[in-house]
Amino acid sequence: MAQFFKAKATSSKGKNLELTIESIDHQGRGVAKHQGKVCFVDGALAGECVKAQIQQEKAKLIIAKTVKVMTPSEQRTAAFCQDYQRCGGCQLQHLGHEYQLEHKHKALDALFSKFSKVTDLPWQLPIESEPTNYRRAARIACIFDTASRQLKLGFRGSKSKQIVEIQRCEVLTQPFTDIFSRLTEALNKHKAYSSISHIQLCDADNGQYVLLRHTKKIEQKYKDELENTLHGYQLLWDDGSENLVYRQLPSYQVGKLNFEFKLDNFVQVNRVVNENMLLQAFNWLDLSAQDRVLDLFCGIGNFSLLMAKQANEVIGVEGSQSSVAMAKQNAHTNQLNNVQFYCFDLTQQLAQANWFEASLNVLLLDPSRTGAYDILKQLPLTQFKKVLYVSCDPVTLARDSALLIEAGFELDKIGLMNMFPHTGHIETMALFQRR
Ligand SMILES: C[S@@+](CC[C@H](N)C(=O)[O-])C[C@H]1O[C@@H](n2cnc3c(N)ncnc32)[C@H](O)[C@@H]1O
Repeated sequence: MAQFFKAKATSSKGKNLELTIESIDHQGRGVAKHQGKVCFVDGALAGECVKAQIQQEKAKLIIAKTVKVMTPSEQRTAAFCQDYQRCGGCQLQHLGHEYQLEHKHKALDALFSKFSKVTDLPWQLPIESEPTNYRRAARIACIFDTASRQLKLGFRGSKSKQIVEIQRCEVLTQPFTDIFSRLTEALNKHKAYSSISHIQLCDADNGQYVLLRHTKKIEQKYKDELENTLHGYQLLWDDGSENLVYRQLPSYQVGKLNFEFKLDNFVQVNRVVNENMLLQAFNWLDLSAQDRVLDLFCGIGNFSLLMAKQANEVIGVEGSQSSVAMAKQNAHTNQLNNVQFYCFDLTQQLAQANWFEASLNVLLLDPSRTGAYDILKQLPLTQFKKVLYVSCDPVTLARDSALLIEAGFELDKIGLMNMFPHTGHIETMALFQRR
C-alpha cells in the first residue's frame, strides 16, 4: 500500500492568542473568530480585546481562557470571591450583576431565533435574586490527601475533577458561608474522619443540615465530638448501608404550604426565587376550578400543591421514587386530596403510563437540563390549552419550544428567573397558549 507523508499534528494547547470578543454565548463564554475558527473564551466579555490561552483546538473551533484583558468592557467588575478563577461554581462574577440578565436575555433571543424562528419574544419582568447568600443547598467534595495526611474540602474546579480548597463561599446562605474552614479544622483533628467522601449542606426553614457521606465506619464518640463542635447544625452520617434516619425531616414553606423533603430529593436552591417562581406560575396559568393539570418532573410537589389549591385535579409525575413518596406525604399533610403522584421515567413510552388521561387540559413541565423532548413528542398536545415550561437549560427550552409551536401553540409570555446569579445557568419560564 502507498505510504503518504503526513505531517505530525502540532498541539496548539497552551499557546496565546490575541482576540477581539464579539459576543457572549449562552454559557457565558466570550465568542471570537480566529483564522476562520470560532473561539469560545472563558472569562471574556463582548467588546473586549483579550490575550487568551488555548485549552483545546479542533477543526472548526478553539476553546481558550482569558489570561489578560487588554481592553476591558465597561460591564466588567472585580470578582468578589478570591477563589473565583479556580472554583467551578460561578462563571460570571467578572460581569456586573446588573448586566448578567441582559446577557441571558440576548442568549435566549438568539437560541429561539435559531431553533423556532421566533423573534421579538414576549419578555416579562425577570424574577430577581439577591446577588449573594442566595444558595440554600450545596455539595462539598472531600478527599484525603495522602501526602499531607489532611482531608481536603472544597468545590470541584472549573472543567476538572480537582478539588479547589476554599475558605468561604459568599453565594451560600449565611449559616454556611464560612463552614469550610470550620469543617476542615474539625475533620482534621482525627484520622477517623478520613473516609468522608462528600458533604451535603442544606439550609432548610427548620434547621441547617450537614450530611457526611463516609465509606468506613466512624465510632460514635467521633460523631458526638463533631456534633458538639458544629453545635446548632443537624448532622447526618451516611455510610450507604441503610436508609438515613432523620430526627426531623428538613422542610421549607411557601405561603401556607409546607414541603418536607429528604436530602437526596431535588429542591430549588434559591428560596426567594422559588417562592416568586411559584407565584408567577400560579398567576400566569390563571387556573379555573375545572382545570385538570398534568405536572411533569414534579419532584416533591413544589408546583403541584400550589396548583391543586386552584385546579380541579393535579397529576404529578416524577422519576425519583423517594421524591414521589415525599410528594404524596406533602399532599397529605397539606390536606390536599385532589392531587395524585406517580413514579415514571419520562423518557419511556407513554403507552406504558397509567397516569395519562385525555381530560388533562393544562400541562406544566419542569425538566432537568436534558429537557422534555422525549415525552413532548409522544403527548397528544392538542388536548392542552396551556403549557407552562419551566426550564434550567436554554438550548433544550428553545428546541422543545419549536415542537410546541409546530403543534399549534403560541409563545404568550417568557421571563428569566435569576436562580443562580454569577453563574452561566439560565432559568426561564415560558407560557404557551393554544392558537
Ligand atoms: C428541575 S427538577 C424540578 C422538580 C420540581 N418541579 C421542583 O420544582 O422542585 C427536575 C425533576 O425531574 C426529575 N427527572 C429527571 N429526569 C426524569 C425522567 N427521565 N423521568 C422522570 N423524572 C425525571 C428529577 O428527579 C427532578 O425531580
